[in-house]
Amino acid sequence: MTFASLPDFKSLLGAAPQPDMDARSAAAARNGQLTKPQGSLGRLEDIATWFAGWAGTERPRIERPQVIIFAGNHGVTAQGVSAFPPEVTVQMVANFEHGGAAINQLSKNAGASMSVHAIDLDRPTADFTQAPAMSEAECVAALRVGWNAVEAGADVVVVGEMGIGNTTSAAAIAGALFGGTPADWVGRGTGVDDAGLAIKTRVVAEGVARHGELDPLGILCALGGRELAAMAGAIARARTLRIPVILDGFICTAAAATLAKAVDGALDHCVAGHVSAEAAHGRLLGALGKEPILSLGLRLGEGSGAALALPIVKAALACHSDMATFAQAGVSTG
Ligand SMILES: O=C(O)c1ccc[n+]([C@@H]2O[C@H](COP(=O)([O-])O)[C@@H](O)[C@H]2O)c1
Ligand SMILES: Cc1cc2nc[nH]c2cc1C
Repeated sequence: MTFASLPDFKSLLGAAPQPDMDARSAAAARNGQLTKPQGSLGRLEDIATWFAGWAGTERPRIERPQVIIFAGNHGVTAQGVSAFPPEVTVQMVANFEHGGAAINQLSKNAGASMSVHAIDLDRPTADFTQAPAMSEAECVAALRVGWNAVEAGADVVVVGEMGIGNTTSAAAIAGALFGGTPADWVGRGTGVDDAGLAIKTRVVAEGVARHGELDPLGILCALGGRELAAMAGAIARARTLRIPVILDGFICTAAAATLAKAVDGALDHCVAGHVSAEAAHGRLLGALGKEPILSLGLRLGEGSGAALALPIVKAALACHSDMATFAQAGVSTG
């Protein structure tokens, strides 16, 4: 099963299965019988019931979590929108491959496999103030990298990214999809100064003015980057396989948002792992109706916030699937 065009991709996403409502109802009933006051595990209870529907079983477990990191380079960096030079993208990919980045430690901490996909780093996207960042063919190729990266046997997926300049891309996508002013969506990213922030705001305004009328997947092509398209492809593939996804920060969520705008319910299998310190991330999660699990002031990307939320999701399933019921434990009900 694959796709050769954006309409094909959208059709596959639109045809993705719904969660197993019987498994979800059975999980909700089980949750009501576990040895705790009703609702006392708070959000963990919702997470477990939600997960059960996607996993298709009343008592789901996480045994094969998969972290997938995508990297891409952005032509728009020539405008001076990042605090770091674009060569950091390839340098950080080497760091991921040698096990030296934060995401290596966080994946290990969560018991997850981790893979890195560097996509055409020697061929940055076009500067989106001048032309579409990617042609449809380039965008489809990147979507396919993400689609093919998801292991069918994974029981939960984390997608993350590395790409100097990509908060500018994410801000432009968010502005094009949800409106508002460029300032609503622009932040300091890796730490630009006031002059850099002013450039970034202008660049986002120009990008939205030039490409903002496109449809959601057209916006992904014209304002996104290869790592954003790959994240969208992986999230879509997980949706077709009914594998739950933990979303990461602002860039990951902006990529995901293009799917939500293209197809209703496309992100129903996604939970927001955290809210980033990039202020626009909270705004974007609000627009998508997603409540973050963690709020730790992270602004790293590379899947870090989602990988940190993974042990929380695991804990929710451990309680849900392995606790005794009132009847089993001989505990009196209230
Ligand atoms: O995930 C986030 O919310 C996040 C917020 C700020 C920065 N980042 C990371 O920093 C890089 C983009 O920042 P910038 O300033 O180059 O646009 C990219 O590699 C992201 O992984 C990530
Ligand atoms: C060093 C560095 C590490 C990163 N990881 C994700 N984005 C990043 C940006 C920089 C600059």
